[in-house]
Amino acid sequence: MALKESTRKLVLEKRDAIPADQRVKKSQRICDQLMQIALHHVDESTNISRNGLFIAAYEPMRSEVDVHPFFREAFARGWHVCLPCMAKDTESAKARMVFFELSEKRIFDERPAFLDHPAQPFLLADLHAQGWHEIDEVLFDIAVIPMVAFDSTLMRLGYGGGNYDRFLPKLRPDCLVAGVAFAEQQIPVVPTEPHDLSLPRIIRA
Ligand SMILES: Nc1nc2c(c(=O)[nH]1)N(C=O)[C@@H](CNc1ccc(C(=O)N[C@@H](CCC(=O)O)C(=O)O)cc1)CN2
Ligand SMILES: Nc1ncnc2c1ncn2[C@@H]1O[C@H](COP(=O)(O)OP(=O)(O)OP(=O)(O)O)[C@@H](O)[C@H]1O
Repeated sequence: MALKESTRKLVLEKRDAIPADQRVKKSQRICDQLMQIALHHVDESTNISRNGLFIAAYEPMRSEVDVHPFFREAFARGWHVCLPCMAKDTESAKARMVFFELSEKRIFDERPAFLDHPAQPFLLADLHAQGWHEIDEVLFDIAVIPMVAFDSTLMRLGYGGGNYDRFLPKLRPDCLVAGVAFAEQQIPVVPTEPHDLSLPRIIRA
């Protein structure tokens, strides 16, 4: 959709233009809010305990909201942090987004290749041989969703892979779904197609 394409370009330019120090401060505020909402959510949920929560998040690239401060706190609480990887069954197959659990050391020191190449599809057989195994989406208690743009109706625009439109329906109804974005990414109306899903909440700063 051409309108989505031009909107992405425009909003990504705005996101890239946020000064680095502002991005750090805003990201920290978003992470603080996210943790508050997460703790409130688990306290309100009858079948989620504060221990061993499974988090689906993303490895921030370029000017995305930096969710690393949230990861640090999550690890300190003993939670499981899972991050996306584009994977395919065969060389010619279409890639799909899968999630792997990563330790703090893997994220901050070892950096497996898929973290730094988020759009590159990796062969599942190779990933399995390296010890990576897909986490079933029904395990997630909290899902943190990146985006390019959003509007006041909480409609979201991503990078155009349709990955999150396929991911969201797989989550449990009691999974806390939170989009995260900078206020600069809000636009009057996100162009939509029938498959597009809105988010229940977007944490912004
Ligand atoms: N951090 C992060 N990881 C993610 C996603 C995401 O939106 N954010 N994805 C969600 O589906 C999947 C990967 N999809 C991607 C789709 C497009 C591009 C892409 O166009 N990258 C541009 C830079 C864009 C920018 O300016 O930020 C590039 O590499 O040039 C990257 C990843 C899984 N991992
Ligand atoms: N639930 C779905 N099932 C099958 N195809 C889908 C689904 N959702 C989206 N698609 C396809 O994915 C493509 C990209 O969709 P779209 O432009 O809405 O992505 P996006 O929401 O911006 O990206 P993302 O969700 O990856 O962040 C579209 O061509 C669409 O047909």
